[in-house]
Amino acid sequence: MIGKTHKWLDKEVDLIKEKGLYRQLRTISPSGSSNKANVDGVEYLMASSNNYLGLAKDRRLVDTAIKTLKSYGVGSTGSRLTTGNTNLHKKLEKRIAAFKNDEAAIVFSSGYLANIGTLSSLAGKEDVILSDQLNHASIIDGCRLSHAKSIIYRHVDMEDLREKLIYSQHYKRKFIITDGVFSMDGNIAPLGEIKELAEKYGAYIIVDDAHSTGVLGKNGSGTADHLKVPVDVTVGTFSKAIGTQGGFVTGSRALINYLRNKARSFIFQTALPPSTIAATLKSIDIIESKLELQMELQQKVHLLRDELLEFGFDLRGGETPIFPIIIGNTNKTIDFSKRLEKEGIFAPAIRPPSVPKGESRIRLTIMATHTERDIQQISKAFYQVGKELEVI
Ligand SMILES: Cc1ncc(COP(=O)(O)O)c(C=O)c1O
Repeated sequence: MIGKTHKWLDKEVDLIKEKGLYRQLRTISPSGSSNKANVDGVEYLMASSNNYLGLAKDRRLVDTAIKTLKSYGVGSTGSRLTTGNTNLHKKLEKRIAAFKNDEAAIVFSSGYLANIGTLSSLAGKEDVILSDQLNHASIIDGCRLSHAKSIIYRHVDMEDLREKLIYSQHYKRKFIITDGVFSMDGNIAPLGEIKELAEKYGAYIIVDDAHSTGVLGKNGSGTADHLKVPVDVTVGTFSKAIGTQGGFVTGSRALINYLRNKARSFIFQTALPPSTIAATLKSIDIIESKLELQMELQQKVHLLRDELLEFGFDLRGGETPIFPIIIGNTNKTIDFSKRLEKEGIFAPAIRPPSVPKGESRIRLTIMATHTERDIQQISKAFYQVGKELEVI
């Protein structure tokens, strides 16, 4: 059996431990409020969730999911192309296309699968993918699976992207891919400049809207709408502001038809359960009809940003609910997170490879449902721990 006689497994894990990168699971149990997290039996104020609009525990989504479970059952029983495609899946695809102002959409079982399915089927051996240095791991893996030449450009550095596009003119097709909002830094991609370069050098633009869907743009429709820059392909997930689960791609009808026939992570994956799909539809209804949710989120973002700046934190981004508190040293970041827990705040340490070496951090995020008191508790705790550990 692997493990008993093969000491290399333990040795590899020891190496990970030596670097301070050992990962362990924490267990979340139900808690009283959507702003709280019961972690390993202790209740904390949540300060690191992707549930930006607080919809993951919304009663209306839960009731919709329960009702759908009762009529459709628990599982979807098969791939979308065999027995798993319900009327709800079709409805969601229409809905998400309209939400994103695109012709058509395809729903995957996760954002990770949407990225690897899109990149691996769109780009091939004769093509090049130019990818921002801080793009999400699912984009990196999608580039690898595609067999295209992957070229990393420096984070949001348009001069570097220009140079790399000039050197890439001999490739058959060129794709530029970027997170819309960078998951660990919270800044927004410069889509306007990317679009100018893409037009000049003949490249397609793919945007991963995981952290902008529901957050930026009119009705939360995402980065392209926020910056008024149309793109060729949008990839996203329902697992952040939408509050449910699953991934999607939107674009032209031809693109979606192509992905339905080529994307292996679509073809060979069991479809999402209908209850999740129904809850997702409900969530989009709420987001589109209740603009206050987005406005509340923006208000909380500004409040937290002002407090953190006043306390002397050096902030990147600032327009989105993601606040990276860069500490650098990995062990110090772990200490920071543990100290926050003593103050009643849950915000785990983010370490390489999720972020570049030397840039370990606390990824502080805010939710529309956080109260002003919650925000004060969070910022005070960060100030106290920041002073103690000499981060500010
Ligand atoms: C930028 C980005 N893209 C894709 C994903 C993957 O989405 P999912 O969690 O639905 O697989 C994530 C989530 O972690 C993300 O942050």
